[in-house]
Amino acid sequence: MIICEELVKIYKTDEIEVVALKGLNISITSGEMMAIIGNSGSGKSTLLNILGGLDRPSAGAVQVGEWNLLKISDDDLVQYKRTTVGFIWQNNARNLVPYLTALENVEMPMMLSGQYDRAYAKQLLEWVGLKERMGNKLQQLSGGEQQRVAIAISLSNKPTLLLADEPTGSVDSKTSDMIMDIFRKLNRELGVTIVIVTHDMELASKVDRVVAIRDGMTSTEFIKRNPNLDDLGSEGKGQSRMIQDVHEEYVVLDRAGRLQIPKAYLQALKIDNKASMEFDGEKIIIRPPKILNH
Ligand SMILES: Nc1ncnc2c1ncn2[C@@H]1O[C@H](COP(=O)(O)OP(=O)(O)OP(=O)(O)O)[C@@H](O)[C@H]1O
Repeated sequence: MIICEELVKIYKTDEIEVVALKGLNISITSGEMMAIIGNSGSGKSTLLNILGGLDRPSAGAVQVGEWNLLKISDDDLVQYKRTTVGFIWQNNARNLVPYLTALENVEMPMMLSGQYDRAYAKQLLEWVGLKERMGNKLQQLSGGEQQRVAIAISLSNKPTLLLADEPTGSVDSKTSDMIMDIFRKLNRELGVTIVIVTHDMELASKVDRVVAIRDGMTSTEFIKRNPNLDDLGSEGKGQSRMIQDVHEEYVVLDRAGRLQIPKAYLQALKIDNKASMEFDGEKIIIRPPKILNH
């Protein structure tokens, strides 16, 4: 469904240029539920904004279904956003109107896009567990409930792709679990492709695949060892271990065979800008360069 190749995004402000994506490669299959993790400033939101049609890439290739988001016209971009993609942010307040009811909040964007359907709006709120609360004004709902209204809104255009930027960032762990359950249901029952950007390793361990972004490029990838295992339970393990327990880690190769070696490995081996590489027929062994270091 999604293919990004050598994706570049440069932000130009008055005097400085920030290269937020530096030739990022990623492909996401239709029907997948996956997460993108990475440190602050690594380019996660930039990628999500490009996939959501909120921002345009500077170079490279980005295809979502039939849409080429590098070359797309402004009119088609509007169409793309209307028909293909749904967006959820951590801070949902910007999408919601506090003095309207939950139902009116879901209906409003439907009206604006000419796809008004009250029965469907009700069904969506039922889907996110707010059947009893749809007549309540937004300001009468808790943060977690408001976030669920935001999820209902993001589905109002029946998107095939749902993009969520830190969707559980400002809710407690119980609500976070509930939101992840809703995502899982949408993914399983409606086949919606879901891409979640998160800092939260525990949340990341609940998806099938996690791609780590470092410095505007994809670095490592974690794939679930047992895809049927939905919930790990919390066994008091350290958060960063949980993802290792559930997922197998892979290093990502781009088309040209380039790979990014994690900085921590390079530092541990004192490898700077050169390494010796050996292929023994089964393995590729990377070591510090002998001549330079000894
Ligand atoms: N509109 C913009 N103008 C200039 N620079 C920007 C803009 N948006 C993002 N950047 C820069 O691009 C880089 C990547 O930012 P991005 O928001 O994608 O990172 P992130 O991984 O989502 O971080 P966080 O987890 O903190 O949200 C950062 O250096 C950021 O300062």
